[in-house]
This record gives sequence, structure tokens and C-alpha cells, in this order.
Amino acid sequence: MTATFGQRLAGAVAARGPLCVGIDPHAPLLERWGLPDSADGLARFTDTVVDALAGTVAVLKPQLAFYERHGSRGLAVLEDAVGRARAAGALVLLDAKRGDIGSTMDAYADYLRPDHPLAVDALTVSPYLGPGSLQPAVDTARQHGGGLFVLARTSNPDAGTLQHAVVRGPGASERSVAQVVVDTVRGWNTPGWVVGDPLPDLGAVRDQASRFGPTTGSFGVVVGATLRELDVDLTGLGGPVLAPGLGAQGGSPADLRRLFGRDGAVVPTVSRDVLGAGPDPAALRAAAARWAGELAA
Ligand SMILES: O=C(O)c1cc(=O)[nH]c(=O)n1[C@@H]1O[C@H](COP(=O)(O)O)[C@@H](O)[C@H]1O
Repeated sequence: MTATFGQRLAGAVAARGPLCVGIDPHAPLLERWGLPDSADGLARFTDTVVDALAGTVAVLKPQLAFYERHGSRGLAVLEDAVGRARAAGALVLLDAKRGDIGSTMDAYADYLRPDHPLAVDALTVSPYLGPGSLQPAVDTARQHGGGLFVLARTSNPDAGTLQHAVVRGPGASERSVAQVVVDTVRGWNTPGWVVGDPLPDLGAVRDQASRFGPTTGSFGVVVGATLRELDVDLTGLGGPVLAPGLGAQGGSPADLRRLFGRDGAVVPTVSRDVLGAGPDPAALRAAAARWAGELAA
């Protein structure tokens, strides 16, 4: 049995540190690199980033939107890059933010199958259709050793408008939408739990040194580094937290420490603030190393 995504992530973080670099080839960024906003420009940008960083960072996170906007030639660029990034030892998290009814979700989850042309280690998913709609992706991830990161408290300024909405549960219990997402992911990291079951008991976890519990689960949440305060309870999550919003969106390593302390498997992710250092590969590596150093400080 191949290692699970959670185990591979823990290994990569131990060897390379926790930094994830997002590959977001915005048109203005291509222009700043002296490249055309075309599939050829996209290929040169992506190849440069992968060649510079796939041998050193734990996770690369290509943003699918920037490849889809170039049609089939854009997807061909990404297919090639994903294969080379994984061969160089980086885990690839495809930022697709997919979410749909179960039968369609099953098809999106195919990105986690090894025979998919764009096979990746993990996928970002949106829980807006209800946590149960994501179950096919959970099943595929379990079957093939893949991972999921579910949007819980995103980094954009008005995210709380929906994510803070209160959901009434059995009895008089109330939880925010974001907390329902976190609790569902906690359940997925607990063997045998399915949506609809009572939540796993937290009694034992609360006594452990790490608030998040064991962190080698394959199911994670997205919580932005831009939050004013951590307004979801991550106790016993049992999996990783992807923390976007650093650099260009205003978040800093100090914000990460303020929000998450040193607990758990937090994977900070940076796109523009690293990519803006290109196209010189040495400058890209230096920008990633600077973030890695600041995160470790
Ligand atoms: O899932 C994500 O990665 C994500 C979630 C979130 O809450 N906020 C967020 O910015 N992201 C993604 O992270 C990247 C952020 O890019 P930078 O702001 O340039 O570092 C983009 O690809 C976003 O789509």
C-alpha cells in the first residue's frame, strides 16, 4: 500500500519545511516576466517555476483557473508540469476548488487517480453543496492515497458573510458554517466516520499536547492567514491546515503564529510574493528560501 497523502505530506514537511508555493500565472505577472499572455508564455513561466522550486519546496499548488483560460493548450502545459514536479519530489496540490452533487463530484475526484492525465496528490474542494456531496472525493482519496483541502475560513475579506452563518443542529446546538466544515473534516480523519454520524468524541484529544491532534490525516481545511482571529475550533482536526493569504493579501508569518501557534500541520502557501521575484530561477529560489526562513524563525 502506498503511503497516504497525510503521511507523504508529513514526510515532505519534515524534509523540506512546510512552505507551499502557489503557481498562479496571472497575465500581469507574465508581462512582468517579459512573456506573452499565451500558452507558450504560460509554458515558459510554469517550467521556470517548476525547475526552480520542485526540488526544494514541500508542496506546489498550481491554480487551475490560469491554465483553463488558455484552453486545451493550457491544460497540456499543466499536465507536463505536474508530472515533472512530482518526479522532482514536490507534492502537487491542484487548486481547483471543485464541489458539486455526488455523481459529478465523483468525476472531479478523478484528479486523485494515478491514471488521470493530470494526476495530483491533493485537490482543493468547496463544501457549498453540503459536506455529504464531497463524500465521493473522500472515497477516491482513501482508495488512492490522495488528499483534500476543504474551504472553511477563506482569506478573502467578506468570506465571513457566509462562513459565519449559524447552522442549527440537534437540540439547541449552533455552529457556524465554517465550524460544520471543520468538524466534517475532523470526522473524515477518524476511521469509520461518515457524514450524519455523531461527531467523534474530543475528550481524549483535548488532553493531548497538540490542539489539532495527530496531524497525519489526509483531509485538511483552508483557513486564511488574513483572519483577525481564529474563529473556528480546530481541536482534534487530525489533518493539515492550508493557510493562504500571505504576502500579497497582507498576511505575515507573525499572523500565522498568532492564529495557529506552533500546533498542528500548518502549510502556509504563497503565490505572488514568490513568483514576483522571477524570472531568474535563483531569485525565485531566494524568495522561497526567505519565506521558509521567516516561517521557521
Ligand atoms: O484554496 C486556496 O488556495 C485559497 C484559499 C483562500 O482562502 N484564499 C486564497 O487566496 N487561495 C488561493 O491561494 C492563492 C493566493 O495567491 P497569492 O495571494 O498571490 O499568494 C490563489 O491561487 C488563491 O486562489
